[in-house]
Amino acid sequence: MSSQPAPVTGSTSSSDLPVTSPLAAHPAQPISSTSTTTTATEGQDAEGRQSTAAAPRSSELAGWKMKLKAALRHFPDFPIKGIDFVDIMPLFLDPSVHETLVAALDLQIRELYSENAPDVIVGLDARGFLFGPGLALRRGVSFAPVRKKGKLPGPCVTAEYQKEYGVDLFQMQNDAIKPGQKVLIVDDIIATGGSAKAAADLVKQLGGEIMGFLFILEIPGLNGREKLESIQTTILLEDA
Ligand SMILES: O=P(O)(O)OC[C@H]1O[C@H](OP(=O)(O)OP(=O)(O)O)[C@H](O)[C@@H]1O
Ligand SMILES: Nc1ncnc2[nH]cnc12
Repeated sequence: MSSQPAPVTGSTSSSDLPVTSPLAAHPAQPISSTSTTTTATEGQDAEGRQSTAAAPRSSELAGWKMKLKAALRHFPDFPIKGIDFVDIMPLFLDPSVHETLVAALDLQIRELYSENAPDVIVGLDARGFLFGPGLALRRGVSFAPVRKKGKLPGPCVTAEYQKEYGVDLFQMQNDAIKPGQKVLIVDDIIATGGSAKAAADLVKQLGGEIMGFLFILEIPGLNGREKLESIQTTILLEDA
């Protein structure tokens, strides 16, 4: 029998789901990392000014974020006393919510980086693996995993990190990133920022150019972003 307290849930009833599918609204269009076209970015005119067509996309993203936030659950005192554990697993239970998550992350990346798209999405063990590969596939770019030490075969780079509840070692395979590739690091949550900082250390060891970090949400009060210094950090649900 579970001794866990009942989670605090948001509203996740299927009646909250929009009629239109995010994928139907914005079908997957892989962005070629080698594209040399100089046409205006979506939502911008030839001079780079934001066109009125961008507004519906941003308001649509705001609606998607509210839907995603409503699906999260909180478990007090898990895995140890004093931790307010945010459970992201319901994001993947309902395919409509899952689809909205990947579409929202994709749209957020488009809005952040326009045509200067990342070549590689790096995802962190283990929850970054739940959506990183799908996001990379949707965008038509590589996915490269950061794994806990001892799980990856062959030559690897290693970085140590301190978490909200422990110390650990991360690794990447030496050929996961080619020198000069533009990398976006994704994970579900930033808490202390230790995991993300170690992932950035690994990407730098491999010669990758870090464009930024993208998280679904942030645990407040831990100042995780300070560890990431000047690297652009985006929290999808920050303003949801
Ligand atoms: O900002 P930080 O303090 O580093 O914490 C954030 C990290 O902690 C969690 O992973 P965890 O290490 O619990 O592993 P898991 O994904 O395998 O559950 C979470 O998924 C992030 O990766
Ligand atoms: N409070 C928290 N909830 C869920 N995952 C976490 N990872 C680190 N801190 C966390």
